[in-house]
Amino acid sequence: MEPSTEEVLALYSAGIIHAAQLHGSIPAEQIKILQNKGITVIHATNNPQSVKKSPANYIMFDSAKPGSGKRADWDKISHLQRPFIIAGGLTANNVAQAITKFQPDIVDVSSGVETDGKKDPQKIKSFIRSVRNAK
Ligand SMILES: O=C(O)c1ccccc1NCC(=O)[C@H](O)[C@H](O)COP(=O)(O)O
Repeated sequence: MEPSTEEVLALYSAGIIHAAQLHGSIPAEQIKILQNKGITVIHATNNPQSVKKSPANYIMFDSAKPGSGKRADWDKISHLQRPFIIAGGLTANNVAQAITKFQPDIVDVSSGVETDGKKDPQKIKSFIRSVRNAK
């Protein structure tokens, strides 16, 4: 469940967060309210229109099922001239390809560095090695 704008603002006012990652169809007005208060907004989406038009500070292009290990549809978008995070089904085996294609500011991984549902130190090391070697 997405938190309300008020809940995000309350966490920010309490000094608990300085950025918020919001998923799905987020109205531009909601994003601007948060930004006007000083919050950095990451808009996670698989919608190419949102990727282009969202006023968020960062766009995170993710799969249709976030956190599922399913790869985002890389054919839906191309390299973007805006702060960009690529997510969705990344692993040590494909992250370099994603970096070459999108030149993202950030890569996001979850299940691709897990074994049996738990973070796997060896997979994390291997993922970081692939990121460092990517061009
Ligand atoms: O991070 C959240 O709060 C969140 C809320 C609702 C849906 C997904 C959420 N996060 C998912 C991620 O940010 C994952 O890291 C991303 O989808 C990549 O997952 P994976 O494909 O397993 O690498």
